[in-house]
Amino acid sequence: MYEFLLATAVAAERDALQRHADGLTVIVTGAGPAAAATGAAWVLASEPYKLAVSVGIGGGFAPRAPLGSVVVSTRVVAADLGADSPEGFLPIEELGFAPHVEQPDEPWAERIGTALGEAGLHVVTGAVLTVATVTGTAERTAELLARHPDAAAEGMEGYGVATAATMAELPFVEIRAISNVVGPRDRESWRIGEAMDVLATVGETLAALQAPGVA
Ligand SMILES: O=C(O)c1cccc(C(=O)CC[C@H]2O[C@@H](n3cnc4c(=O)[nH]cnc43)[C@H](O)[C@@H]2O)c1
Repeated sequence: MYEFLLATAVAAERDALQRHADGLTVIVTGAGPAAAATGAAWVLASEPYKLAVSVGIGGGFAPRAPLGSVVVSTRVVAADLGADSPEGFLPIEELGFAPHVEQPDEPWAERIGTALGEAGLHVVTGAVLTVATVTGTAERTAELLARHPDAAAEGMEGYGVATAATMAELPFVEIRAISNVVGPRDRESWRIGEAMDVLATVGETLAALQAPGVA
């Protein structure tokens, strides 16, 4: 039995997670929910794991999740899956054809959040929104927060990995190291290096947690 399967979008995230950690299985899927779902499903179909983790850098909703914090998901949402209309966005759930996707596993999320806090990270819990387009305006940020007041972070892969984990009947958690504030696009303000350092601590912590007999 393998332990955790970690799915990242890019190689730099994988390298950060493995910086101080031996024995962590990390796949690089490419960015976006489709690549993440396909990559995770491919691996989960042939190898047994006990937990699937979507992990990487992400945008934080202010003031809940500041730069340098790490968000552990309580909920994953496909925030732009639905239909546009003159009355505004209609979520897939309201349209009545949402796929069944299991939510993050509460006991695992709690255990991981506690361990990350003990490792010295600023841990925030809340919903993590999965989007196909990175938010880049104040209007879009306000719209997302109005629909999801519990939103703490935004990424592009979580819902995809959750879909694959659901099909494999595996528990799932999403973790986002906050590299930028969700809002008007300002590339200069992104703190990717710092978020990668946070991911290094996340990798160390997950490696310790997955050790046989620990959890
Ligand atoms: O625009 C750029 O110059 C740029 C440079 C580096 C990375 C990006 C990304 O858009 C990375 C997307 C990648 O990282 C996650 N991510 C990070 N922040 C956010 C966000 O605010 N909203 C959504 N996704 C974010 C995402 O999961 C992707 O894998 C751009």
